Amino acid sequence: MTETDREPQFYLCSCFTTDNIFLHDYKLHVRYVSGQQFRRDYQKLLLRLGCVLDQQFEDVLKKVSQEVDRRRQLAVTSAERAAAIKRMYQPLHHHVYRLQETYLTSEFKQLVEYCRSRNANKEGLLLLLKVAAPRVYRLPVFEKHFCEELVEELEHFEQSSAPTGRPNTMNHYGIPLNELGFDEGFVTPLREQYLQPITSLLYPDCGGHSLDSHKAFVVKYALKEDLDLSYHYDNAEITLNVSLGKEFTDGNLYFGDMRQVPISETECTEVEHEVTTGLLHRGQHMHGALPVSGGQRWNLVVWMRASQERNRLCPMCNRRPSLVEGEGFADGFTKHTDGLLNTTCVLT
Ligand SMILES: O=C(O)CCC(=O)C(=O)O
Ligand SMILES: [Fe+2]
Repeated sequence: MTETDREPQFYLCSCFTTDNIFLHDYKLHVRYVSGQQFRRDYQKLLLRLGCVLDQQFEDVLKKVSQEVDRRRQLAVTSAERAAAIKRMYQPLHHHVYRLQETYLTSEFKQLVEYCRSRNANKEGLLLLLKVAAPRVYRLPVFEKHFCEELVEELEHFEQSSAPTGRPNTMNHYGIPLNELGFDEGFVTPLREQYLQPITSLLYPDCGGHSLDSHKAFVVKYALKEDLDLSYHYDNAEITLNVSLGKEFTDGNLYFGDMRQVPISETECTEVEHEVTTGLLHRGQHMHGALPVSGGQRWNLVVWMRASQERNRLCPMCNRRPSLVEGEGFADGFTKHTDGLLNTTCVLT
C-alpha cells in the first residue's frame, strides 16, 4: 500500500480538553486551563449568574475539572467501551448496522439520483426540497419501519449491561454510534453515497463537496432525562438530524443566525421534528432544542466534517488547530494540506 492509498489519520484539536465546557446550571460555555485561570475569568460572571456561595463555586470547579479529565481520557475509554460492546453485546436487529436501500424513502433516493446527475444544480434541487428555515432543509430520509427497528435496537442496547458513553459534550442521554459499530456499514456509506451529493449542491461554501469524516450519535429526550438543548453550534461543517420517534410532545428545534450573531439580535425560526425526516443545516448555524413535555424523542445526529475546511481554522476555538491524536475519525482534522487555499466558508 502506498502513502496515498492509506486512509488519512484523523486528529483532535488540543482545545477539546480546555475549551467549550458547558455548565448546564448556568447555561454557560467556559474555558479551563487551571483553577487559577478559571477563578480569574469566571468567578465574577458566575456570581452574577447566581453562583453566590463558596461551596457552589467549588462544585462548579469540581464539575469542570471532572469534564476535562473525561475528555483527556476519552480516546482510551471510548476504545475500551467499543471493545467491551463487541465482546458482550448481542444485537437485537443485526441488519440495522448495514445500510440498505430499502431503509431509504423513494423520494430521498430520487433526490440523490438528481444530485448525482450531470446537469444537477442547486436551483433544480431546491424544487425537490422543503426549506425549513433559511438554509435549513428538510429531507425525507428513512422509512418508518426502519426508524422503529433502529430505536428498538438502541433501546435494547440501552437496557443491556454494555457500557455507554455520552453522545457529545452537551447531551447526557443518547448513544455514540461509533462505539456500537455503526460507522463502517451504515454512517460512512450514508454520508459518502447519499448525503455528499446533496451537500455538494447545497453547501459548497462550507465543505459540502469535501466531507471526509463524521461523528454520529443518537440523542434521547424524555421527562426525568434531558429535556432540552441550549443554543449552540456544532463541531461540524454540516449536520444531519433525523427524527426517529418514538412519540413525543414539543421539543422543536429553533435556528438563529451564524455563531457571530448574539441571540438578542436574532430572530429565531422554530422547526418541528417530523418522525422519519431529517433536517440538514450548517454546523455553524446556531440552534437549540425546546423542552419536550412528554414521551420520548430519539434523533439520529450526524456531524459531518470536511478536513479541508477545519484544518485551516478549528471551529471550536477559532484558531489554527493544534493536532492531538484521537480514536477513529477523532474530530476530523488531518495533516493533509492539499486544497487549503481554495475554499472559504462564507458566513451568510
Ligand atoms: O435535539 C436535537 O434534535 C438537536 C441535537 C443537536 O443539535 C446536536 O446534537 O447537535
Ligand atoms: Fe446541534
